[in-house]
Amino acid sequence: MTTRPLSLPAPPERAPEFGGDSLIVCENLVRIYQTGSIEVQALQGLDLTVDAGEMVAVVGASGSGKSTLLSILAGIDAPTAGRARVDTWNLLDMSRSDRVRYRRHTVGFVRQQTAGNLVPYLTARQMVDLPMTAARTPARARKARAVELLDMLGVGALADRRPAQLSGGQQMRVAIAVALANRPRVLLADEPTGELDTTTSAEVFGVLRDVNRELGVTVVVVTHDPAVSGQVERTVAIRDGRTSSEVLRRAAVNGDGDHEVIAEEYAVMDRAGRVQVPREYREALALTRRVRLALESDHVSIKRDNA
Ligand SMILES: Nc1ncnc2c1ncn2[C@@H]1O[C@H](COP(=O)(O)OP(=O)(O)OP(=O)(O)O)[C@@H](O)[C@H]1O
Repeated sequence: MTTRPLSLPAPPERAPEFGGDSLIVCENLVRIYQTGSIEVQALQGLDLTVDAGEMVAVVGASGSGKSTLLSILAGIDAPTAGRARVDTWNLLDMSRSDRVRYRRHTVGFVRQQTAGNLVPYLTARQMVDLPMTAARTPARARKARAVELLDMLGVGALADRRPAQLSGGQQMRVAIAVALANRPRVLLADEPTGELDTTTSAEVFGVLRDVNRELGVTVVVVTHDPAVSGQVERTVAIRDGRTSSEVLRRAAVNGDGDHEVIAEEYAVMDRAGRVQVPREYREALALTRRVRLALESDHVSIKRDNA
């Protein structure tokens, strides 16, 4: 039974819109894949908001829906139901030409397979030029932008090389330059460090952070690598096609005057008020199907049902 103390704060007259000012808003997002008679629910009501300028890591077990989420945000795949907005674009209601414009100008996408991002017979400079030519950018501006981006990403001296003449890390840097060519507001990266060794992976991740901080591009990066996810201020964990928890990290100064990073884990509550209680907590207190929920002055408690 829910107990209600008398001194409850009055609820606001109108609840604020979910994800109001955020750049990316996914609400109750569903993606069902149908293969013959088999139906796979890759996303099962996922909620996510990302503010402009944020860098967010998305983590989760294999098959949890991370790539599906990124493909939807990239405009490559379309959701089955729910709400997904990026900037001013409603991803559930886009014409073909909207989708082309969205993919060309609003989001940049970097795939997991480094080689899959690049054209084997083009040089780095030509590849960065390609999306700008599609966007009808004048030649002089294209040239300047390609030089600027390749320099910023540390591959300026390799501008005339083809992918086969570049290492995995260099290929990934070029792929990021290509993704940023048309100045998108959002950069999406699906396991960008998955095929790289630890040192190269840390360097590429450093590049993504620079892109976020120096260019102000909002970055969403899917990763399996805890060393990578541990370096961003916010990590979102997906389980079974839903956002299950978030870790927020902030810098603080401890009692000895040393700087340290404090990481705090939060459960994610959906609009209907559903929260997933972690298995360790359930097992520790033998919480089973029915629990006692009580509203206290500043928190809600969940207790074992002793009835
Ligand atoms: N095109 C598709 N057709 C059918 N099922 C699909 C398709 N794409 C993904 N799935 C299924 O949807 C679920 C989520 O897949 P997804 O690739 O999004 O997971 P993931 O978290 O990115 O996994 P991984 O870390 O292994 O890349 C899986 O069960 C997968 O088999």
